[in-house]
Amino acid sequence: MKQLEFGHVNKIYHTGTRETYALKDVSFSVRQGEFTVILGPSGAGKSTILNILGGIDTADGGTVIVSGQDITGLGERELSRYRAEKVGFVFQFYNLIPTLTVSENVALMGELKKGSIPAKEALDRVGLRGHEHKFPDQLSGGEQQRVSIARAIAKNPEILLCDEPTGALDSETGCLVLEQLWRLCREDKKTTLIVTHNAGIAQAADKVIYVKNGEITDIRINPSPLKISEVEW
Ligand SMILES: Nc1ncnc2c1ncn2[C@@H]1O[C@H](COP(=O)(O)OP(=O)(O)OP(=O)(O)O)[C@@H](O)[C@H]1O
Repeated sequence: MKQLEFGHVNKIYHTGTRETYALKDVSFSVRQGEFTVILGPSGAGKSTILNILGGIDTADGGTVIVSGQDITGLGERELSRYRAEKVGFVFQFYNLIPTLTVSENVALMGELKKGSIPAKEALDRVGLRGHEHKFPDQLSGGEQQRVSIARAIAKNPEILLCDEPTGALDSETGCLVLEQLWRLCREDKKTTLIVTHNAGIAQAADKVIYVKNGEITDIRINPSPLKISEVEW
């Protein structure tokens, strides 16, 4: 089943008198449970794709269909509900609230939605049992990113959107974080899209979307994605 469909999407940013065509006629689809990686140089339009899919930004043309719902015409309130109910986000800079404990940071997200996963269980999933009562600054960068993954999965979202989740981590820790996301996708059949500069992960992806200058240059379906343990980083 197709879970995400981007159909002929355009996005233009206006800065003063300048227009930037961030996306030009971008079309692709993602099936339920697929692990998709978006690759491309800086400024290619990768984050713009994720932001539109996540309802943080809106398209200027085309259609964006998520689980059968066209989100292009939604108003602010409906978009807010869409984000709260369907989308889990993981960003480069973990965006944890420094004055809340690890457990509180995760639990906060669960409050947005019925059917959420308890913070303790979400933290267990990312191997952070025993860290519940610490504050974010008492954790390493990799651990903080795992808290932000736990926070995203606590909502039990339909789709998981990850924008440079390893961008602030050393390569070894970054690989561990990617492995965690890959496992979540495989075990929970959660549709996952990752923007990353770590091209190695493409070997474990079901689909790789290459973007350049706001356009898709290639979409490769991987008939036999590797297990993470088999990837050469
Ligand atoms: N809010 C904005 N206002 C104006 N221009 C923007 C805005 N957001 C993005 N852009 C422009 O749109 C283009 C695509 O940006 P985007 O952030 O999607 O690229 P990216 O592929 O994610 O890049 P990077 O890998 O550096 O994060 C760029 O030219 C960028 O400068």
